[in-house]
Amino acid sequence: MKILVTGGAGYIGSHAVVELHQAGFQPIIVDNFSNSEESVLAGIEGILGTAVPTHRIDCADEAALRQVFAAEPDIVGVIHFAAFKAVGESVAKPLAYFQNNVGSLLTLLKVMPEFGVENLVFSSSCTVYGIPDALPVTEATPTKPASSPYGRTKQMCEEIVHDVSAAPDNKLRTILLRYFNPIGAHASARIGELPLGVPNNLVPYITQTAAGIREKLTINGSDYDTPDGTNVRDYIHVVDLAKAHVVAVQRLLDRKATDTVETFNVGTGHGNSVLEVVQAFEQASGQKLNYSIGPRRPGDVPAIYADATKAAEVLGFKTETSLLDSLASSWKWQQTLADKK
Ligand SMILES: NC(=O)c1ccc[n+]([C@@H]2O[C@H](COP(=O)([O-])OP(=O)(O)OC[C@H]3O[C@@H](n4cnc5c(N)ncnc54)[C@H](O)[C@@H]3O)[C@@H](O)[C@H]2O)c1
Ligand SMILES: O=c1ccn([C@@H]2O[C@H](COP(=O)(O)OP(=O)(O)O[C@H]3O[C@H](CO)[C@@H](O)[C@H](O)[C@H]3O)[C@@H](O)[C@H]2O)c(=O)[nH]1
Repeated sequence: MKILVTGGAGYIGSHAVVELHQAGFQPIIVDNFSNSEESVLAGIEGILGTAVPTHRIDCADEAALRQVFAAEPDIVGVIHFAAFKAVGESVAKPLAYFQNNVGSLLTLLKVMPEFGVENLVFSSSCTVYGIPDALPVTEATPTKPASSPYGRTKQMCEEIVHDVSAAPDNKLRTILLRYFNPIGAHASARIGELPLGVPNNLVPYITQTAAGIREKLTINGSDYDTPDGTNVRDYIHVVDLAKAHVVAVQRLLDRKATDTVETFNVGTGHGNSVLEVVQAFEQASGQKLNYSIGPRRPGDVPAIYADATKAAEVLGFKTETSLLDSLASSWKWQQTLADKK
């Protein structure tokens, strides 16, 4: 069964493509490589032993997307990863974020019914919760104003899906997956995160520092109202996250969804502070990390982690990989990248 994977050459999408294929689906990648490299396709092929059909188009290009659906008959569902994701950049370039993130979803929602495709899994984010009043957050936790245009695009996309699904002639069924913080790489170290330039995210910054590419990690504030003063996040291994998509697609295809739109947190259910991640990395890699404490980063949520009960009870989904193993896989991937250079 063919599943269209927009953004399938990206960090999470590439891991989802592998898991989908290994679960017996035929993933079809759509990507414009605006934030990924062609080498990812070789990595996927290396793991699977076969190439995955790939269409190099912009998902917001209606005519091009239509051609993909026409060229790939019998697509039964779509996983929509394609989006811009850098929080800071979204503040500097809000229009680009609204255009790409909202625009690509609108195009998809327009074209899918033309080809009778009714099943959608959408990449949302825990950023939709803003700064929550209580932890952990459940799917029923009210969303708060987003701290960036990026976060707002995710809130808007969720609302668009709800509105489209409420239309009288709607046939669309959607699972919104709210990811917490994906980290790590495939066990084979053939695919992983490929940050362009200086990483914004914690774990690639840590691994690049340990590899000597960056001089030191600056921890963004240690005066938060958290156990050790540093921010708390829910770090989920990217392969675990990828597997959640397989389960979600299967649920849609089995017609088990109880609502036209279902929402799930996808996290481990545990919060770890930045300092805890640094210490776990040192343990997992055997490397001492050079770091210092710096000022707070504007827009950071002090602490957030998932209540993962709904995904466990309804989807039967549970994460399998520990923080230590996740960080070990990040380190292995970083070393593989260094070997390639
Ligand atoms: N990584 C995270 O921390 C995180 C957390 C929560 C949610 N998400 C969401 O998950 C999704 C995937 O994130 P990721 O970390 O894999 O990002 P990524 O940038 O690695 O992957 C996104 C892929 O989509 C492609 N793309 C972007 N716009 C496109 C377009 N208009 N047409 C075709 N291809 C396009 C990029 O080239 C890239 O390969 C995104 O929607 C992101 O917002 C990510
Ligand atoms: O050099 C660094 C980088 C990060 N951090 C801290 O590490 C934590 C995690 O930061 P980061 O990896 O940037 O993740 P988040 O800010 O939590 O945002 C990520 O996770 C969100 C929720 O999934 C997504 O919406 C975003 O796209 C994604 O960047 C935060 O406290 C940061 O301040 C540092 O201290 N130093």
